Amino acid sequence: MAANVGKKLINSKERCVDESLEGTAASHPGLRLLSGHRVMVREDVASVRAAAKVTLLSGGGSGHEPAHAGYIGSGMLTGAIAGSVFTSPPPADILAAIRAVGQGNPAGTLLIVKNYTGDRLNFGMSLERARSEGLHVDMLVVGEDCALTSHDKTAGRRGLAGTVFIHKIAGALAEQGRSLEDIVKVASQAASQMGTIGISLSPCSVPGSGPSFQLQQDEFELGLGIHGEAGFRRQKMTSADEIVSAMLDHMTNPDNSTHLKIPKGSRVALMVNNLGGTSCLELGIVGRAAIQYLESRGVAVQRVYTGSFMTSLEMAGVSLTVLHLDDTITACLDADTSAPAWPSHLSGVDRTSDVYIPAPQHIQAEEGGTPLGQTVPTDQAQVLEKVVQRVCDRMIDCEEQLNSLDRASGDGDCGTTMARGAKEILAALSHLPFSCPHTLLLTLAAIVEKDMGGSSGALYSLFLTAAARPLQSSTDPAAWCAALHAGIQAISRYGGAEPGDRTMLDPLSAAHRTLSTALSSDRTALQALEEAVKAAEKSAQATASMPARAGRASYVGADQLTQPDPGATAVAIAIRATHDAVKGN
Ligand SMILES: Nc1ncnc2c1ncn2[C@@H]1O[C@H](COP(=O)(O)OP(=O)(O)O)[C@@H](O)[C@H]1O
Ligand SMILES: O=C(CO)COP(=O)(O)O
Ligand SMILES: [Mg+2]
Ligand SMILES: [Mn+2]
Repeated sequence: MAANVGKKLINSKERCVDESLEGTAASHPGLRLLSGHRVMVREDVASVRAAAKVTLLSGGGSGHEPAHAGYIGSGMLTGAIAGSVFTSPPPADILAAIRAVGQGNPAGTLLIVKNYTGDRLNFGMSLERARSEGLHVDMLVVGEDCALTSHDKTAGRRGLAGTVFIHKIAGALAEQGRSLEDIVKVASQAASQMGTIGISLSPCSVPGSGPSFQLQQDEFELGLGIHGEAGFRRQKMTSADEIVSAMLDHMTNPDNSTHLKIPKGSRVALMVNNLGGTSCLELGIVGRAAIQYLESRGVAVQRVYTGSFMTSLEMAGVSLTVLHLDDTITACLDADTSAPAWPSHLSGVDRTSDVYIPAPQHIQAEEGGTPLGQTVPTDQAQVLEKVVQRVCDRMIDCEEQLNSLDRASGDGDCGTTMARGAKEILAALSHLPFSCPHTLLLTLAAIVEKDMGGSSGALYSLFLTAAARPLQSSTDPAAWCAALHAGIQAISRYGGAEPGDRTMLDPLSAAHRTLSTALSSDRTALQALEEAVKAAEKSAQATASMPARAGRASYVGADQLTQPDPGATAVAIAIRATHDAVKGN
């Protein structure tokens, strides 16, 4: 294990992203933060908006620096949204960014999103909101990972360092004044003509947590993503040349369903990306090996970009991206940009100590108030308050347990994301409308949507919003059961998973089935809930031996998935906490 894993120059795990953004804004004259949001924009965003050129946003979890804020500047992004480490940003920040670059701009805004469930859902929800405010917005999802040998039953190809090429290409086209539709067309075509493959020599660690995985001193791992999630193969350490050959052989292997064809005579750009902890000396050696490999196969390597473009915290390792070139794409790569992290030079502009500018407000009339649903008597409202409190307390207690399960199957942030949501709910506890379950669930959805982020934040927000509806006209046990069903349907509709795919849907649907059977027999509500707890716990436990077909666990081989799914475990803990609070334990 690398000696520096877990040891970090931070002040607190909660504020590390904010402080890093403030440092980035303070050191680059062209960048400002929107006050109240983890959103970086061009300092001249108001004039960019008024210029009626397409504006570009990207973003995602932090830990990939200089992505994405480093790509802000003329000829690249107009702004970037930063989530917590390895956690997709919540819709409130994404929407603030869309308003900041899109209000009053008829040319529209393009969201360039890496293909992760959390990012697709959170950016997708924000896009829908922005459209309902009359803004012209489109989204391009980039997934160019060549590691996966089959991606039929997974969350799809991951977006990796090649996404930066798309920022550059779309940015150059926007600068030329091309339409949103044109930019989407050219940039999507370019995205389909590139591939990335990564290797690691050491794990990384999320601030405050242990290493994402263990790798022996004499091993490297092939085909991993940028969140410390496992790759598909481990091999004995060997020379840089042999490792680069293994990477490019896999990238071009026709037996691999995500391979990139690079026939003789191709013209390509190559990106040699440091995953965080690789020395510049090694990057040079890797670049040399990759160029030799490609040229020996009759490929013209016309542009090479070497450096830290899309990192995975302190991970030692590299990714190689190959992008097919034509004259249009080459011109886009060569066009000027002032973005600090693109390898070109910014001419002398004095830096400033102002890092924040005001975020624009929602300019439309406020939405109508939420229609009031049926209310419940005080004793029931008190039970609801106990339930909310107990569930939140348990989520906070279980942060490390859930993170540890997520390190085994995903990126290690599930517990922190759940605890973040729980803390925000507890902070609002005394103002929550417990006497009206319908409004209560909508209010919880709004809290979760503002601060949680990640796949879990988006999925719980969808769940709570949908679950509120059946409680508008009734609050009896059958209505709660219908609410659970409506929530499950919403997660499945937008997240694309079904029960049996090894997700939070498994215990939720087991609980729902048990609850509805028990309620239609002669059981009391508490007895029904007791049975639902057992069914949810059994189902969550059973995910340990299931292959994953959704979320980032779907990238991990079934033989490596030996522990229960973190999201499913969280559901079982929440249902048990609900039961205990109702019972008065
Ligand atoms: N498409 C999906 N549908 C339902 N649940 C999902 C889906 N994708 C992921 N999950 C659940 O989310 C959990 C991971 O949550 P989180 O760590 O917040 O996600 P990520 O870090 O991948 O954004 C998984 O354990 C799984 O239960
Ligand atoms: O860093 C990330 C993608 O930008 C992590 O996204 P998730 O919320 O899907 O884990
Ligand atoms: Mg995450
Ligand atoms: Mn996760």
